[in-house]
Amino acid sequence: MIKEKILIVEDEFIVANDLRIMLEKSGYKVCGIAPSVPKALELIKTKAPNWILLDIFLQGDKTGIDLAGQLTEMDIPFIYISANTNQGILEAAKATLPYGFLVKPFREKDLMVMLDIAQYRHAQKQKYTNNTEPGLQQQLEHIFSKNEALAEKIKQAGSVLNAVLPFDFLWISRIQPKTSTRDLYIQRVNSNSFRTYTADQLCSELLVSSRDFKVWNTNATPNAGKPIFNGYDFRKLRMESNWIKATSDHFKLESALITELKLNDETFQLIFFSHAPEMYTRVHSDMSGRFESSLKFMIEQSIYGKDLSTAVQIQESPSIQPAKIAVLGDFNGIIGNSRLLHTVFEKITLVAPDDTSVLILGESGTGKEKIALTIHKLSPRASKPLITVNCAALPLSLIESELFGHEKGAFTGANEKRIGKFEQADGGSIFLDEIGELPLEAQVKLLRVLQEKEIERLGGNLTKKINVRIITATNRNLEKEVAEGRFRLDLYYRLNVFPIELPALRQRKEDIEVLVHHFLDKYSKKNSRAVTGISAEALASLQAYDWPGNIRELEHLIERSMLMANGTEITEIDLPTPSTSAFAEVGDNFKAKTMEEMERDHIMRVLKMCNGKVYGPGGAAEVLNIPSTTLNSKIKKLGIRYEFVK
Ligand SMILES: Nc1ncnc2c1ncn2[C@@H]1O[C@H](COP(=O)(O)OP(=O)(O)OP(=O)(O)O)[C@@H](O)[C@H]1O
Repeated sequence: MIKEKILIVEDEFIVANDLRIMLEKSGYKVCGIAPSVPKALELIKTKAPNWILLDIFLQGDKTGIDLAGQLTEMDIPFIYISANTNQGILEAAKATLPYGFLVKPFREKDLMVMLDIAQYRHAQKQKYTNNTEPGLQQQLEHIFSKNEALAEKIKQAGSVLNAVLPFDFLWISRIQPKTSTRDLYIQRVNSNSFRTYTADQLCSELLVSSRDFKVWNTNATPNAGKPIFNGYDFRKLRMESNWIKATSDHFKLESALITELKLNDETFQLIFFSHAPEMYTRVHSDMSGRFESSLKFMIEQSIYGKDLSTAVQIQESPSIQPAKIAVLGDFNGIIGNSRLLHTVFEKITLVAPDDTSVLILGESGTGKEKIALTIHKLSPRASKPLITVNCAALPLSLIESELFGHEKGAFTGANEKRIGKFEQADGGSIFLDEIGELPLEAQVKLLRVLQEKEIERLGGNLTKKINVRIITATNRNLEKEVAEGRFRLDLYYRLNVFPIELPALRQRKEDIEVLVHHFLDKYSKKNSRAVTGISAEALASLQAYDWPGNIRELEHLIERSMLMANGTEITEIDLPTPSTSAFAEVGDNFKAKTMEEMERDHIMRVLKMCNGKVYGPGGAAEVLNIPSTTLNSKIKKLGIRYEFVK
């Protein structure tokens, strides 16, 4: 392992010095210790560290979290070291995309493992960046040399650009000089179809008068300061610009990546928007930097380019193809055509061919297992087994022997040698469902498998090398589990190399119709029932329902309704009614509640609906449309406890 140059940003001298000794003992070079953000910036300039160990609370009024944004800009990877595991702080720190988080006090071993993991994750990210670099410039040159209408060429350029820098909406504008601009807007309508807008067309699409638009547009370009706007940052960005607010409301955009570039004497700003709430990461901002010359070329051609023809025949652009996603809404047996699901398909396509560990996050019944199966099927390991283990279904005492196997006589009752699931999966993949339920002792062993790529059977003293790709899933908020000490932070970082967030069904109701037809088809074949359709009313009632049980609930409901149907069509659906107890206060016994009581009840109800999930997609903060930090402080203030909402 290459031992790199590390800068320690820590205000407690003793801690910093201990760190320095530990690092140097292991062969790292410590190039400085900074107690504050300004000092850190000075040392970064003079010493050019490869890595930074970053404390959160420092001397002066700037915190490590403030510095993190600048580190991302400078492309310097960092790991937090902090005594604070308060969930709000963890969340803010996580939003800065660190490569690791070490909780004080820690042992020397923990530090080394964390550095090792961080380097591994960093190398993985680099690999993706390099893998996806595909002669973008050549593709663009080919497109713009065609004898076609400019708008069509822009759409094709949008398509090839989207394959390396995904977006659902792209806004390119000249921000310097600020005289009349010829802005460019490209919308991704579905997987491989793009649409361009002129400013006037966009105004009429958004129902904005062109006078308002002009007023907005002159101060619309946000003073970005940083490239990535996810979650709370995106909500702030929307507030800064009426234009961004109107556009993101209309096109349901939830995150953005901003990049600026100079072309001759002019400065252009490109804003990539996505429907997914946490779409953009450092990989994308790095990518926008590396593709600068292609982006410049695209701007030059599309803003100043000539319209060569009006006779248009859209052609597939050669070699770079965006993820192969069927427009009909079936991606390797995963049914759905919503934008949120398309983002998931893209991520699957990107990660499947590799050995990277994948963490699938989503509520129960959203299809996590199906996603795991698809990743395996699309990987080079497809001909080898995919072994599934539900960590929640195993009794504590059996979990380790189930996963790692045991020798004969390893414990009372172990009458035979047992081959564990990891060994069974050798050469293939293992899917660990409900990973959040894995007991701490088994977590240590799993970490070892990830690091050393070897297992040891219980009661045996021989280790065995194995080659297994690990896919995990959980419906729990793993950061919360980490904050509360139930899940190891180092394991969390190791598993969370490539997270895929699966949206809940209520977030993508446009998928209900295709799913219903899929299940009608499935069960009419299976049960030889001639029920093949659904009435418009019945479908509308399904679309109005909230789906706490997601696709599994929908599937069961369709199967049941088919059995009850009289003719060839489902006309009635027996949807569960909402619990009336929640509304018990309405009626004769009505008692006026204070605003605080109302707020408390409402938050509890939403938290229950979200299975206790506070932040992220499908979390209570999103449903309530407030920042998760605000929700957390309300939860504290109103005395809402986790047990109340379980
Ligand atoms: N997009 C989809 N298209 C078709 N069927 C789906 C889709 N998503 C889920 N299903 C079906 O819904 C059911 C539940 O899916 P799955 O078991 O993958 O969910 P899960 O998220 O793993 O649930 P849990 O967290 O409870 O284990 C399965 O029968 C699966 O085949």
